[in-house]
Amino acid sequence: MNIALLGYGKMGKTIEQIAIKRGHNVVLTIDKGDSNYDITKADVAIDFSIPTVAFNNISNCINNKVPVISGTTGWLDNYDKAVALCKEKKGAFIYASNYSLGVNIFFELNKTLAKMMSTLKQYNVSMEETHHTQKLDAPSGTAISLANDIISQHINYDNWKLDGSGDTIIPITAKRIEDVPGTHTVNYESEVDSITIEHVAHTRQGFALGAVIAAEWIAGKTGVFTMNDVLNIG
Ligand SMILES: NC(=O)C1=CN([C@@H]2O[C@H](COP(=O)(O)OP(=O)(O)OC[C@H]3O[C@@H](n4cnc5c(N)ncnc54)[C@H](OP(=O)(O)O)[C@@H]3O)[C@@H](O)[C@H]2O)C=CC1
Ligand SMILES: O=C(O)C1=N[C@H](C(=O)O)C[C@H](O)C1
Repeated sequence: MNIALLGYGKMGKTIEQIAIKRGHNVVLTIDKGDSNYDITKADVAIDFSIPTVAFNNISNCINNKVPVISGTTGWLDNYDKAVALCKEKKGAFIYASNYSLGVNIFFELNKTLAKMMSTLKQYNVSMEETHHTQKLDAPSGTAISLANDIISQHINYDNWKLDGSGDTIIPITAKRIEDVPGTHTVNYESEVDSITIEHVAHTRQGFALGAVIAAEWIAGKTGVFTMNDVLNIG
């Protein structure tokens, strides 16, 4: 496949290595300041850019009938608009807050645990995410997905808040430490014990491989999909 990389930073460069190893061609790499490029020379575009430009990048692909995989976080206020555009133009689009296989299994574990904990009023949930110091958004997209999944399964919680608290609020703490690729923890605390589940990314390779697999999967399809469709889980 001919792949366009929208965002050629830490993730874009990691994705390029994996895409080439899997026999693909990277025909376009776009960074800040690159404009007037021809996206139609790509069979699929992979967007790992920055929150303020992700929606424009995605719209441009959809308007030009190029299937697009987006991993950029922090732009979800415009997610519904991207979905509507994709349906209107009969395009193909996947957004995932986290493309790694391990995190997508962790998402399922988190939902199952939340459902089990829903009847146990003595436990309070809290979350923590830790990432490298260059990260622009907080909390991470993955933390938001985890919190929303808890809310969907647990009767006590109806919202999440960064550094917040409240009876029905899931508090999220975001830490920034140099070179950390991404760690997510969900903790249930009672007076007598704690239950903690955690996913630790050791490198960015897992995110990048998942994004390339999603790009391979979407070829020839139209619609709005998730990683559950790609991995056939959930
Ligand atoms: N879903 C997932 O699995 C994962 C998601 N992410 C998310 O992916 C995004 C990128 O992460 P990462 O690679 O670490 O970040 P980087 O900052 O390393 O890369 C972002 C790149 O986007 C470029 N950029 C700026 N403006 C534009 C533009 N208009 N069009 C295209 N590219 C542009 C930046 O260029 P310049 O430096 O010149 O400004 C930079 O090279 C983040 O939102 C992050 O949260 C990260 C890992 C996994
Ligand atoms: O910015 C990052 O690096 C990461 N961002 C994603 C997020 O916000 O959840 C995924 C991963 O944790 C790495």
